[in-house]
Amino acid sequence: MSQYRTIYHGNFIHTPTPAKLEVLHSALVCVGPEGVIEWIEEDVQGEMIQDISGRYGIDLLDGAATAAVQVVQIPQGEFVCPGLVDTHTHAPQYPNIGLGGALQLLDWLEQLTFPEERKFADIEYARQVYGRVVERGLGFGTTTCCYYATTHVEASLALAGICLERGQRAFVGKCCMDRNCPHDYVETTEDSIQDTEKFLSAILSTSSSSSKSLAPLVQPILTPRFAISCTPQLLSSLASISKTYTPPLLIQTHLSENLAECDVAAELFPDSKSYAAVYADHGLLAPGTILAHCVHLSDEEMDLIRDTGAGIAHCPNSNTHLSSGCARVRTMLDKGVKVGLGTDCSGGNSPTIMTAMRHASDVSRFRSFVDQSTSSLSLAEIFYLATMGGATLCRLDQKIGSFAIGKEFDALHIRPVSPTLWAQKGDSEERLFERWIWGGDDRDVADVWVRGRRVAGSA
Ligand SMILES: O=c1[nH]c(=O)c2nc[nH]c2[nH]1
Ligand SMILES: [Zn+2]
Repeated sequence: MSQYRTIYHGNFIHTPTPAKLEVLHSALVCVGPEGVIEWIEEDVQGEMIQDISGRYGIDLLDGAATAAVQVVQIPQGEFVCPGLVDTHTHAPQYPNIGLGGALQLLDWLEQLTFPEERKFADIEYARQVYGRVVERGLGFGTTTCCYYATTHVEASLALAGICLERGQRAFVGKCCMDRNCPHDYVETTEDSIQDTEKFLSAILSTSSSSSKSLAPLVQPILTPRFAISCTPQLLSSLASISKTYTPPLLIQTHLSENLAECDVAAELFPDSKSYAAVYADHGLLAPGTILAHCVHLSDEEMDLIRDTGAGIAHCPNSNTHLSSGCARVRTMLDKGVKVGLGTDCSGGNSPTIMTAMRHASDVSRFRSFVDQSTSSLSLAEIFYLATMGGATLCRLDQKIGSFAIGKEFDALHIRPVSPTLWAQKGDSEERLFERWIWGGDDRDVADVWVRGRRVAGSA
């Protein structure tokens, strides 16, 4: 933890609500030693920095740094935005990125995914893969990530350890699956529960925060793979485990991704009214439950999800790559369902939320071409999903996702340098932002801060 306060001066762009992109022009943002935003002032010209800081009891020498304060200038033509939140990905599947586009979900799991995940019994292999996953994720600007790991406790803990060491805010889940999986990659119900308890006690004892006032940067998330691969007993037991904690532990699973999957779920749970109801009936839907995909939901299922406070990780790359379908995100938002974005590697073929934003936009446009009563998502809505929307799914909306006093400073410094980003002198901040979202890449991510600490960046 830095002993410094840092004062950032420049243009900040965020979406505290989906309605509008908000620019804080020439803002002064003061971040305290624990990485929490202490104050924000807008429209501050260079010569005013010293005066305004003085009003907050900070003495600067000629507007520059002192021993206890550093001043970071973000030049015109560059900007700072909130870090990106990936609400759903599978760290052990990254070695398969790009493969499997000719398959659909259930065959893809059997032929490609389970064989790769099984390899994570080898802890050295796990460390090697997970180190690369976390390093690249931070480089792309993913400051918070919800990870599925595998069934293996040691490898899942290694992933959590790497996130903590590299400084990525993360939720890490040991995957639970006790049926309909290959004989050499499946757990008994008892082992799945016991290993989950082992994983929880280990991660909770090692990931405590360095400060009493801050939550741990890396936290566990309960991870029943999906209804098909979990017995009713396992689903209910994981729901009970969640509720033994205050607040209850986060939960992640998959829901209604592929039509063949929906049919099998209906056969396995004939007493539940719908696929979403399977999870509700087993006590798994609550604020902090992240449901990946939700491509084939009925209106009633969306209402159920909204009413329980659970949220949806929209994974457009994956839904296209595995030919699953086009999720009805506009309807979800109109109904007041919480929605964030997920890369869902390696169902998704790109590990960055930049691509997820572009595909979310494309999918919403395709839906609106086919159904003219549906409007596509705006740029502000797309960026909201990638930041505040994701934060809300993880119950972190009071901590990250936008710039406000009391929030933690998870942010990206965007300096346009990539060859496809044709920034022009005189571009407004909004225009520059738009260029970056559609035309930029990680080369433009000059600095990545999580809780005020610089953890990556191309600069
Ligand atoms: O996109 C997906 N990836 C997975 O690994 C998985 N497992 C069950 N359902 C799944 N969907
Ligand atoms: Zn997934």
